[in-house]
Amino acid sequence: MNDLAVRLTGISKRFGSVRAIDNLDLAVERGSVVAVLGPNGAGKTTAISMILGLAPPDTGTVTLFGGSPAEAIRAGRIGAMLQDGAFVAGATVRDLVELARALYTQPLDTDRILDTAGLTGIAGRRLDRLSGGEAQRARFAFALAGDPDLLILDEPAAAMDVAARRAFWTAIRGYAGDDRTVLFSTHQLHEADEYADRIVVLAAGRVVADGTAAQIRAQAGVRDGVSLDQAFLALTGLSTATETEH
Ligand SMILES: Nc1ncnc2c1ncn2[C@@H]1O[C@H](COP(=O)(O)OP(=O)(O)OP(=O)(O)O)[C@@H](O)[C@H]1O
Repeated sequence: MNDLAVRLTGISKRFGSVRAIDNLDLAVERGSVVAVLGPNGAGKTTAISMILGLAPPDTGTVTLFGGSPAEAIRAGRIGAMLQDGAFVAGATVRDLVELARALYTQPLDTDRILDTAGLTGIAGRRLDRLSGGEAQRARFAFALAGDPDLLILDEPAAAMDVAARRAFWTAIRGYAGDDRTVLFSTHQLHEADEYADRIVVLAAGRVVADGTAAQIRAQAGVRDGVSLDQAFLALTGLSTATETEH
């Protein structure tokens, strides 16, 4: 049995003169919740696109559960929630969930999907009338529909209010474990601290720190109890610029 949900080996990606991903290695164990942090332009979305097989790396390999991304997706093992993505005009939340379920051989029940994503009360609402946070929950529902082994979420809670965020992360923690794996990107360090088993910090397309929040603090040379922000700024080389701004 392959114990890794995701393995990136020496992947690189350039866009013209921009080196978005620079010889990146990353292994994500099955059953874990992993947060990817990094400043704007660090390469988080590019890495997620390559994990999903949406963009091939220039060099290196991506494997999901020991096979290619395409194989894992065809087998219905992957659910993804990207930052944007248009909805079908006129369709309702429930239509979206039914559409997503139809793509999989063993989908979750519609009511369970709606409940987990916090959409039960607005199942009949048109997708083009949803608020930003509600639309994110609808994308979450789409990602959940196939009961995937691996959920990949690009800044999933960015537009959610406090209550929706809390419910969302509780749902994620409930979903993970049981051999289900979650990989998410975020700018919210406290979310990574609170909800991930492991934090990977990217800067300029490379891993600059990797571990639990305590290990990240240690790697950055900041004391326990000092905010993870300080560790993040030190690791990503942003602390000098930020300090001079204040
Ligand atoms: N299609 C593209 N064409 C040109 N440059 C791109 C393209 N996609 C990404 N880039 C560049 O690659 C780098 C990494 O971008 P990416 O979107 O992966 O970063 P990110 O860590 O997700 O950033 P953010 O936190 O701002 O969402 C950036 O410099 C970006 O401008």
